[in-house]
Amino acid sequence: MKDFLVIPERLARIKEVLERRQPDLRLFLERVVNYHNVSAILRTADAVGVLHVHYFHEGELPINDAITCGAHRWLLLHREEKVKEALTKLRDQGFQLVATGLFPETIDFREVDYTRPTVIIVGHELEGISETVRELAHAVVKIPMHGMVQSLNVSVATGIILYEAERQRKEKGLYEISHLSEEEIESILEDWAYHRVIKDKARGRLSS
Ligand SMILES: C[S@@+](CC[C@H](N)C(=O)[O-])C[C@H]1O[C@@H](n2cnc3c(N)ncnc32)[C@H](O)[C@@H]1O
Repeated sequence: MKDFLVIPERLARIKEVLERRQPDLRLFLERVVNYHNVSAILRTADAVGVLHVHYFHEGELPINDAITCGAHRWLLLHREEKVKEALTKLRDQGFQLVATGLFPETIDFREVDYTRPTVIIVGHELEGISETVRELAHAVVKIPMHGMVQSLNVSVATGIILYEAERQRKEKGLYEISHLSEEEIESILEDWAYHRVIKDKARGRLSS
């Protein structure tokens, strides 16, 4: 085993968090452009135990450290070049694709079984999800709106749906078992508690 570059208590804490991660509950950000929104989404994703976040975005994902409180550093972020190809691949791997929006075909977000392997797809702040996503999705879900305004802020909507997923998964005991193999945990730890620390030190940044 590698000599990790963080104190044993820190290592134990990272391991504990990894053991509760839900690799089969994923997020897909389709052109979410505002850094406040992206950062708030990533912070909630970490809190709920999401591990993989896929995103389609021109250039780097806009992340603000102060807003994420470093949460993005404990996620695996996957930049996708093509929405259709990326989602088709996930669908072929057995994920149900749950898109979000306010269309006639939408169902209430609480009707979905989020204990199944699931990708939750959220869209652009003004335009929402694309037609491509809408066509590929197994379901499009909506959070009921009872006020004057038609939609929620995307980070708020993501948080509400993620916590419904958390409720269902907790009820089924899915936070009590590790979903990652020992090898997967070792490999992530090697990256987070070794390579990253070296990179951070080289940049003059203390590892968090
Ligand atoms: C501000 S909304 C976009 C509004 C856009 N006019 C539309 O029709 O989708 C940005 C994103 O937030 C999410 N969202 C906002 N309100 C929602 C709601 N009530 N139900 C489900 N998703 C919602 C969706 O992911 C949406 O793509």
